[in-house]
Amino acid sequence: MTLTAAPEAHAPPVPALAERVGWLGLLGAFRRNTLEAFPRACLDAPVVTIPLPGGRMVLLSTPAGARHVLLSAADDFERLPAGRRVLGPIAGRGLVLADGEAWRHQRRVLAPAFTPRTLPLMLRFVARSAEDSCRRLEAGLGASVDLRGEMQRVALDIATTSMFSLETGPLGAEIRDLISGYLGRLGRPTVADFLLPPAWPTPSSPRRALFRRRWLATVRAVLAARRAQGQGQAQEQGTRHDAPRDLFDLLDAAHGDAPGGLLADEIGTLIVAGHETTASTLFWACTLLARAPAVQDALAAEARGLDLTEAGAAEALPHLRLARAVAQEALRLYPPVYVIARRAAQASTVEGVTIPAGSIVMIPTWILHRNPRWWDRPAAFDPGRFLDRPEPDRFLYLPFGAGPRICIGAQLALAEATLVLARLMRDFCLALDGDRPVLPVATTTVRPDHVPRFHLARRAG
Ligand code: HEM
Repeated sequence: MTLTAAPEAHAPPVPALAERVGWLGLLGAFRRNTLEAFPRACLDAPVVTIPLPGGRMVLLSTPAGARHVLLSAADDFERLPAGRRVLGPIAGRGLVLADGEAWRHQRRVLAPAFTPRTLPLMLRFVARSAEDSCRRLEAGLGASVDLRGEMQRVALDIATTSMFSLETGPLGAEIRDLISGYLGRLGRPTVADFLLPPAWPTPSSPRRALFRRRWLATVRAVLAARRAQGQGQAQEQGTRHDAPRDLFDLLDAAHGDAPGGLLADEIGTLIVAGHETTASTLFWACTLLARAPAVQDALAAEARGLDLTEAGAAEALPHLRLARAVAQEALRLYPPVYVIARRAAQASTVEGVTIPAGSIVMIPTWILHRNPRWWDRPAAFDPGRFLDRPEPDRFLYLPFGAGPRICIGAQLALAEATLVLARLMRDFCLALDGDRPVLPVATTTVRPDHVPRFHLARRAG
């Protein structure tokens, strides 16, 4: 399939990069909107160093810099203490924050659940959730819709049903509210998160500890519901419940007796890592499509005639090439993880510059994805970049990171976004309500500056 971008391809507005930035401005902006604080110099200089009190922040904005930190010298870099403070209340000791031997063990335990073999099973749940979403949207036709809320709901349904074979019901709404509330407030990094020694409390610590108690109580309730469901089904079938059925069973077998609630942390990590990021991708893809009716029509044409139900989703997936390209382009323009951060545990040299031990190192995916040095018309929405062309360099296009710590759910997330977009576009045409631009604001992930409303119409034919 060829999809050549028209010269007038839509280029959604984004905040301008900063001309000059000091440490206070940069760290403060992590709370307000980091996208306004990335220095313009990153577009030309492979290494930009910003002195901090007692240390420095190093921004590496080239594929070679990303390769160094994420692959060649990966063992010399570790999770950032500020990241632990910010994500710790949700992820605890889960995979995303683990380091060293603990990380290696946890990754080995989770890996079998995310192989291509398990994808068809997961896609059944994705197809069912997409179908439910289309039914909800159909019922609301005529009124304007909050597609951000709807995409969060679909992504959470998928996270809980595909991973834990569980309908979460009211617990689902609570999880959604908790995650959304946390990321919108306490999950925003503060200057104190970056500057205070790791063992010191920050002004946010008491409220984060309170959140952690609520979060753990909710995740444990999901866990208990899933265990009860497993036992109930085993009794019904008169069988012993010892063959792994899904991710929950694999995790339970590996971590069930681990001290300190590792199972709850791992489950919390997967719910939050898989839910907010995928919801964000779907939302931004819808926002881009709303201004690109021709791409919507092409998506509908691609999906027409394919069986996108539970039974046919796995077989249909390879044929949804444009839908996949739209998801990839949305991830380029609005990468939910817009910066990958590490702390240098050892000194090392990259791009001819020595990074001293203790430095905060940032790989701004946002800038790598939009640098005119590497992308033709980088601001334009052009899914054709991902069709009938070689894949971009894996250290230039980094929505899922790279190297040993690459996102474990990358294939699932891409399949999920592809299928949901195809399903939506087959049934509906969508447009934004009004002309107000939707501007990205990056704190923990990339969110819109306001919740836009969309108009949906049933697609003819
Ligand atoms: C569009 C959706 C997603 C995006 C953009 C995304 C992005 C990322 C990125 C950039 C990383 C690497 C971060 C780093 O190196 O510091 C990562 C790690 C991770 N992701 Fe995702 N992710 C997505 C969906 C998912 C899903 C669906 C799951 C699970 C069901 C998941 C689970 C994880 C976990 C557990 C890690 C930590 C891996 C490790 O440290 O070994 N993610 N993700």
